[in-house]
Amino acid sequence: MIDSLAIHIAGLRKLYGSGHLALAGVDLDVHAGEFFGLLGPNGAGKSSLINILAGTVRRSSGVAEIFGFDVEQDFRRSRRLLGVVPQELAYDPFFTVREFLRMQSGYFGLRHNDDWLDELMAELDLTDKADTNLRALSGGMKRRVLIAQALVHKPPVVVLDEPTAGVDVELRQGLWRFMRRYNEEGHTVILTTHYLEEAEELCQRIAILQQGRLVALDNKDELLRSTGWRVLTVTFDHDPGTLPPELADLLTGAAENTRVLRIDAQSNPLGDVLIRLQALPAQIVDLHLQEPRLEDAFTDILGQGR
Ligand SMILES: Nc1ncnc2c1ncn2[C@@H]1O[C@H](COP(=O)(O)OP(=O)(O)OP(=O)(O)O)[C@@H](O)[C@H]1O
Repeated sequence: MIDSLAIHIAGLRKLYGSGHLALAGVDLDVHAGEFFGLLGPNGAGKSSLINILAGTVRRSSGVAEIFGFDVEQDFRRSRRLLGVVPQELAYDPFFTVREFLRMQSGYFGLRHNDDWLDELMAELDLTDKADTNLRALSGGMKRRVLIAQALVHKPPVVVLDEPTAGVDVELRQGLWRFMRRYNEEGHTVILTTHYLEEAEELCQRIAILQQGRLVALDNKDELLRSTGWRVLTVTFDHDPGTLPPELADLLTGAAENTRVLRIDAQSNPLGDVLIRLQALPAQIVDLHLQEPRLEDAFTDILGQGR
């Protein structure tokens, strides 16, 4: 049965043999066609959750389904619907890129898959390397192979686990262009990353895990609205000197004639801050107010969850 929920997780718990509770009852649905961000600090439980979906870690209890198929009871069917781009890959370095991708296709019972493999290699700029041994590839090229191997069976759901850690800007941009297109074709993409600006740019909805619990799940715009913080950068015609305490409390940076203030719309109305700035002995020559970033929302939410 095809469900419009790509991922359905309810009451999901993972207690490792060490006694560590990595997932403490998580409820999470990802709709088909979403570009979804799964964020959280180190050790929050993201990889545990992904590995449960991929069938490489067994859940302790709860529901985990991919398009309605249970990840354990219906392992074959659920696994076929999922592609996981892991952080690292264990492979035999003596295979060429094409041989490796054909072998991966074989795991999914796909024997005549070369048209799609050629397309994938072209999209990921791997065509020149099709006959190169994996061991002779640079780190960036190996990353591309990791992505290609997750997509050999054109899965409707793709999970990218920290795909851009240590990757150069060009590859990163190429990867995002490709994943955007894959998503626009109707596939669901789930991204975990520590680069919050990437999640901010790409994801429509975002979940934040902290110590195995879901502490936020919302549209990106709602998450951004929920943080009242703004960063105000003020440039004066000369050094304004020491700021009075009510401004000094907001100060996060200072350089020559510039001061950076972090202001909270609730407790520091912008008008009051401006009146105080105008009372300083230096003239304001420039003002820049930056909208809240996902990083601010993330920091606020994690602070509340502690
Ligand atoms: N096999 C295991 N045995 C025992 N504890 C584990 C195991 N795997 C993970 N853990 C613990 O479970 C917690 C969650 O780990 P997990 O890797 O899921 O977090 P994460 O959010 O993916 O972190 P990161 O961002 O660092 O990859 C951590 O405290 C980790 O030490």
